[in-house]
Amino acid sequence: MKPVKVGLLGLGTVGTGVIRIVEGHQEDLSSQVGSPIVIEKVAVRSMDKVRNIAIDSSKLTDNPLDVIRDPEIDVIVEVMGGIDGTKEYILEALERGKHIVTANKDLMALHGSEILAKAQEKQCDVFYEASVAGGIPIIRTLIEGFSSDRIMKIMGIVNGTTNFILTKMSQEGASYEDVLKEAQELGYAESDPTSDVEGLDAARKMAILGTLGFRTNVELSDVSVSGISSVSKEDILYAKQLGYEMKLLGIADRQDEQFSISVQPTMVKKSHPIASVNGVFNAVYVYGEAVGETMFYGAGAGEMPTATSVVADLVAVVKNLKLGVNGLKAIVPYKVKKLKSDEEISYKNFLLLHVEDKAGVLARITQVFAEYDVSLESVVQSPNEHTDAEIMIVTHDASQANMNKVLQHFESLDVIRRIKSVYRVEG
Ligand SMILES: NC(=O)C1=CN([C@@H]2O[C@H](COP(=O)(O)OP(=O)(O)OC[C@H]3O[C@@H](n4cnc5c(N)ncnc54)[C@H](OP(=O)(O)O)[C@@H]3O)[C@@H](O)[C@H]2O)C=CC1
Ligand SMILES: N[C@@H](CC=O)C(=O)O
Ligand code: NA
Repeated sequence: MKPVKVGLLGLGTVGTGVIRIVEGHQEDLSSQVGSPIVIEKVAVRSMDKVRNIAIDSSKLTDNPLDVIRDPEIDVIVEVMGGIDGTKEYILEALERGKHIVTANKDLMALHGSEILAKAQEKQCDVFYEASVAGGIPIIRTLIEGFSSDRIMKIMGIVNGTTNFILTKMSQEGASYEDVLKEAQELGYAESDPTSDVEGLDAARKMAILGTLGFRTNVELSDVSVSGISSVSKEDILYAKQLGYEMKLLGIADRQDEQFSISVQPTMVKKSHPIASVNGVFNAVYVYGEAVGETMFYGAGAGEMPTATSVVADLVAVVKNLKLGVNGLKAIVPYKVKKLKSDEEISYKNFLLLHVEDKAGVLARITQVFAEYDVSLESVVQSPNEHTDAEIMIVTHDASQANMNKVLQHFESLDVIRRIKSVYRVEG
């Protein structure tokens, strides 16, 4: 049996896991695909780096082109990250008829349509299961498992780093900075962790899920994004008091043919299954018109869970190679994109206000909500040690346009000292 030769771009957290699985599970893998799978060449940035995996140094190169241009190599596994240079490597590899497996959500969210079009032209596979929610097979689920349904809502904790941070802040009272450092040491965070904590990584993943779920070309600029860097321990505590958990949630919502898509810290009712997803775990809740509610759970980051998805994609490519059907499975979005306006986007909100502690304040505040047609679910006032009082308000579903008007009005309302926090509420 002629071995299938694989070129690996990157030998960091994920690349190391890929080698461990390909070597450790070789017997099982080759029995599934009918031939051995061999990692033939590996591109790294630094040849001298001490690695925590034994690798034959003759396989290493610091030039990705040595891997891509090797005529013996059938499949390129890209786990080095990056956008611009990496895109060129992948396009060249496809041009040369090589199949691609990638974990790179940055690239797929920004240039996925170009890459998939090139793959189709060249009859090559491009699989990217590890790019969203690490070890959870969610991309395969949306493409295959739900091919028969109309997806109406996708709600996900799709960033392990931020879920790890929020969980430790909530359960252990740990500091944001300390937990971020720990997430970096554990290999969960991106090389620039700003993309994790500011929500960009999750936004990229939601753009990919939205494209697959709604069959339209969701671009990164369609996703409204805010991250967790301004979430305080106090906010988390207040959320808990009211029966919510704070989560960085991606929400893609469709009504008829219009959709909205966002990533933001969200207070999730404790009774919702996604509220109990903790640590580096991710979960993706999918609501299909026919199937109803479903939810998928697993590790969203880290060496072995992520590598599991990468190697599963590799197996899929090799099976297709054997069947001679590569390049037939790309999902081409075909629907015209229609984004909801601020008037059409509607959800519950939580507000924490610092206000003057005197008679009539509450009435003036509720009057503003009434003026913009925002009705309230609950209002809780607690005096604190200063002259101010704190008011926690949860609204019923309100349009984003009306909520913006309320907040704008509050900026100039003399009894409000400070709008301390505003969060979306789910469940
Ligand atoms: N870590 C995770 O949990 C997850 C990561 N991903 C994605 O997987 C990809 C890899 O992530 P991760 O393994 O964490 O990243 P790491 O930073 O740990 O590893 C990157 C690897 O790529 C090599 N590399 C980087 N740039 C180049 C270059 N220009 N030429 C040659 N080699 C290069 C590095 O070399 P050297 O070792 O010499 O520095 C390193 O081996 C990213 O796209 C990431 O977003 C997806 C899901 C989960
Ligand atoms: N940095 C990412 C890694 C996986 O995509 C995360 O924390 O989820
Ligand atoms: Na996945």
